[in-house]
Amino acid sequence: MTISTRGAGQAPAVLVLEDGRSFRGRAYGAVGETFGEAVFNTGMTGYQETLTDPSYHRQVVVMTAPHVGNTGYNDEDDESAKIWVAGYVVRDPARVPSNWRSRRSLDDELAEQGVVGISGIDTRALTRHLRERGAMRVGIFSGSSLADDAVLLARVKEAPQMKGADLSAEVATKETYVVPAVGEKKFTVAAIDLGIKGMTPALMAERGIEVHVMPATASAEELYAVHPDGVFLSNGPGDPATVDLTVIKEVLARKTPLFGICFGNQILGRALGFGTYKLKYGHRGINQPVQDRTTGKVEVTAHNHGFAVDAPLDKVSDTPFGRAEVSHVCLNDQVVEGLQLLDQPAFSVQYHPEAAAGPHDAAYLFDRFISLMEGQRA
Ligand SMILES: NC(=O)CC[C@H](N)C(=O)O
Repeated sequence: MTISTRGAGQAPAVLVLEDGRSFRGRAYGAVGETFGEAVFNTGMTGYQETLTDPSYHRQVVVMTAPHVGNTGYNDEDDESAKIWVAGYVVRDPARVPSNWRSRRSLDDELAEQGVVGISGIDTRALTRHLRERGAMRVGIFSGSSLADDAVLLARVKEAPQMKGADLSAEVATKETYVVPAVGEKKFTVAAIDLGIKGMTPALMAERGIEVHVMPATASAEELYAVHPDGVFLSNGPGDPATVDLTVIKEVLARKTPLFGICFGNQILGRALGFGTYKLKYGHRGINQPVQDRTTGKVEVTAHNHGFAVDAPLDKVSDTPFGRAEVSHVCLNDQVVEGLQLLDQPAFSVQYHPEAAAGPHDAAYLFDRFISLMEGQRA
């Protein structure tokens, strides 16, 4: 049997954090250099969905699960057309992928797509460091990019910061495309693509929604040209403080049913007049406990966010679009995980009801969106 060691093989690699700490390991995926914001993800499964989530654009993802690549890489689970992570950090890569759907190894796929990674480092120590010091810039270097640590550190410090980064247009579709409803078409939704994942329109389509996925720069005229029953704001990379709120405010002013996920929650929050801020190290994983305060129920949810909305938990807020409240909260740290308007049909969550491979506790939120659209018609 051939054991795949393609791409990286055993070439030495080094990961250098902007505070000067470095970790030595072996190249994984493509050989070369890469820069980004170092963040850690605690999911034990779903790495293919993580890698292809456009919200990870410009982030170097550290996996806390010690063994990555076990199920290889298949042709079905991508959330978008390519791998978006800027770099990938694993402790112990699978030597032999094993799954009936696997078509190639994760290592080969990373190499094929030119994604530079590193393996064989103590990802627990790295995660503890990021947890104590916070997310920060990082570089991974292998092959001819290797140099003295001081030289590499200077290059890491030249890389752009995540705070202030305006990235949606870099990942979003350039042209509108339509995801048809499965079965009878009941609703039309205009989805603003800020970095949308494929599972989101798929789950709407399954519920009889025809989804028009539009560029991040779509105007209100373009949105309303399809006569939407509702508007959707997607997830996406970057700092929500950089987003132009004109279109969202217009949608709110027209009282069109509105649903936002993650980045969509942050920009709905900003349109309502709340601030957003950068969390110390963010939430990235698939077992985050969130309470739906409208029902009291706790759900286990998938997260990928580094920013959060700054809204009061203990009172209803007056906004230019009526009263708003925090509908969901993370039980680990009380971070705002959802918003809802009380005087018009608009709500959003900071986490991922579309999560693939799961968990699926939050899928009810798509039905809540449908109820709002039904309510508006009645
Ligand atoms: N998944 C997302 O939409 C992420 C939103 C934003 N870029 C953040 O890091 O908080």
